[in-house]
Amino acid sequence: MNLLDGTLQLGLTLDPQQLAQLEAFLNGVEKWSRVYNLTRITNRSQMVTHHLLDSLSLADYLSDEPLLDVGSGAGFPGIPLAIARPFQDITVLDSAQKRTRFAIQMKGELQLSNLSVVTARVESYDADHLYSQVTARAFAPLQDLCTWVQPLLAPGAKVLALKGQYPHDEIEQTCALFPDAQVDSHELDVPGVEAQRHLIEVQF
Ligand SMILES: C[S@@+](CC[C@H](N)C(=O)[O-])C[C@H]1O[C@@H](n2cnc3c(N)ncnc32)[C@H](O)[C@@H]1O
Repeated sequence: MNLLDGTLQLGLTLDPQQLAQLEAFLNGVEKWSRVYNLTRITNRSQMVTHHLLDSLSLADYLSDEPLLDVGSGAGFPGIPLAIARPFQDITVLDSAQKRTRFAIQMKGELQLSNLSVVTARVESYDADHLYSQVTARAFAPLQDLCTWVQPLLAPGAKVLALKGQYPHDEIEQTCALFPDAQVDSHELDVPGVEAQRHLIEVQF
């Protein structure tokens, strides 16, 4: 799957500079992974589908408000979203310094003035403002994610968690912990990805 076709299939219109930034970001992931083991996926076309397009598949569900991406690792989904949505302030947070060092490098190389990078454990992150949306992919169980980010959320904020199969038990536990929250699930169709993908949206 080529990146341009994939983004068009997702309904995104990216300009040549954004497409070049996404490719340059993958080049960075490949280069740093030789030393720092940033990702298990090393095949370039799988990196396009399973990392870039998978990250961008949640663009439709976002508002333009500042966004916090928790446990972003090599920057997924936060950095592709920062490239595709230059009008939005995006903060990527991870507890591992080798990963945030990579994100800082990408911010500089790709001139992403809308991207901020934080090295912290989310449960002890002392943010200077509240967020109205938080994303996470391949992070903690939904109920733990919601518990840890709750102090960082503005009233009415949304937590958006990218998952594989429908996480029935995690949703049940989240609803039990947060009975006033509204939990919705969206099946995602990611170009070039056969496996099931779900976006779980928890509105506080
Ligand atoms: C499996 S990786 C997923 C990375 C990325 N979101 C992705 O989808 O490729 C989980 C990441 O969460 C980070 N992490 C684990 N516990 C954390 C915590 N309590 N606070 C912040 N980051 C954490 C790890 O350092 C790791 O980079």
